[in-house]
Amino acid sequence: MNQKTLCILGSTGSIGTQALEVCQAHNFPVCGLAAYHNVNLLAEQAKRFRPKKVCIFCKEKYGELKALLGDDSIEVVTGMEGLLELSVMPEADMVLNSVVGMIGLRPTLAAIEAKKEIALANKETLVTGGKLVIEAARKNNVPIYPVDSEHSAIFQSLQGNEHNRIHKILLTASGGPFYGRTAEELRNVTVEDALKHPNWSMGAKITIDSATLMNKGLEFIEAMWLFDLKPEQIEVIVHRESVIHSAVEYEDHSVIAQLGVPDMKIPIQYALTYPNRIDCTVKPLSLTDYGALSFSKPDYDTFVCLKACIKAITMGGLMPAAVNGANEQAVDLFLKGQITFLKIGELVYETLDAIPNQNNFTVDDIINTDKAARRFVLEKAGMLA
Ligand SMILES: NC(=O)C1=CN([C@@H]2O[C@H](COP(=O)(O)OP(=O)(O)OC[C@H]3O[C@@H](n4cnc5c(N)ncnc54)[C@H](OP(=O)(O)O)[C@@H]3O)[C@@H](O)[C@H]2O)C=CC1
Ligand SMILES: CC(=O)[C@@H](O)[C@H](O)COP(=O)(O)O
Ligand SMILES: [Mn+2]
Repeated sequence: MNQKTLCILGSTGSIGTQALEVCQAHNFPVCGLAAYHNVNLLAEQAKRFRPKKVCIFCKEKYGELKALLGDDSIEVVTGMEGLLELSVMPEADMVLNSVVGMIGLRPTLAAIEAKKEIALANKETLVTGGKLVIEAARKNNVPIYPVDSEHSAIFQSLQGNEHNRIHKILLTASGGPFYGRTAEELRNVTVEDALKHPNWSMGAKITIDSATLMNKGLEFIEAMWLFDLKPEQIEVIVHRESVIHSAVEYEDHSVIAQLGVPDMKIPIQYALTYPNRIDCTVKPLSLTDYGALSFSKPDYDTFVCLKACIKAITMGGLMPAAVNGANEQAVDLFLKGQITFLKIGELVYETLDAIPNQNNFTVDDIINTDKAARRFVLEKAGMLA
């Protein structure tokens, strides 16, 4: 198997650190690493993996990173220009985008234009700019390998069936820490409660998204772009154990699913080694340890973020960028203790009527919609004078 040379955006995060474990285990060369502000971990990773370039997005941290690296053998860049520079490095065969948030959109597009293979964890890229990203990938003949566990499962369930029409997708959801609760029971939940995901250990933003079911809404939109689906072709199913990572139903009503223990190293590694499957450090799945698996319908009325995302993609245009921007801002406020858990859903839903839409748009329009949605949330939350 050919070892691809990788550039990892978001190397200090949950996905990034697990991707580096995979690289270490299988000797994947790494030519670039990027983080937002965690200079200590980034410097440690750079010393271990010896990339040609590293990017620290936060400009105030540039000097500290230079000092930690000690000499000039690794080039240090910063800001969005730096992130874009890493996305198009001539040495990279593949860019793994594992930054969090829609800030990942421009680097994804730049990497596609530079004809890099894409391993995509950053779902906000497809939620906000799916149309532009998929068009660019087609035009440049660049593959996008999904890293998100559900989309990796769908991708895996499609192998050998590319010529067959998808009847529908079964998109599984854990239901998060608040499964089964009423709105009344969610009134006083804390940040600490919301950060307790039942099955996955992940970054803070996606963990809150799982608790509100926004994550499933974002994944609904992500699946539509990756697999060219209509909304009515996706059924969201709550599956508490996160063992079946999603499934494809074909025209003959056969359902093909991918199963495994909930560990992101499996989908990360498959994106890096596709079409090959190689040894993985993750423990094997024992179905008899589980005994039974459960399935139910989501509660769209209590977890309104999921409903808002489906409405946004049905409206089309810039509305997915609007709900995503509102959510990024609202989650940030929630994590800082400035709004309640239920307020996240309220604000995301209200954004649908507050932000102007248009069907033809550029990357700048997406960025402006994102800013407008964030401003709307800050105003409604009383954070602007
Ligand atoms: N964690 C998981 O299991 C899964 C995650 N995903 C998706 O993957 C993405 C990453 O999630 P996760 O790893 O949990 O998030 P984390 O918060 O754990 O990590 C985010 C990473 O992105 C970096 N980062 C943030 N902003 C920038 C920026 N402007 N420039 C460069 N680097 C930046 C952070 O750097 P720093 O450390 O310095 O802040 C960190 O390395 C998200 O889109 C998420 O939805 C999808 C499926 C599963
Ligand atoms: C691991 C992964 O892909 C996450 O997106 C996970 O799916 C979150 O779980 P739920 O959103 O289903 O709770
Ligand atoms: Mn997922």
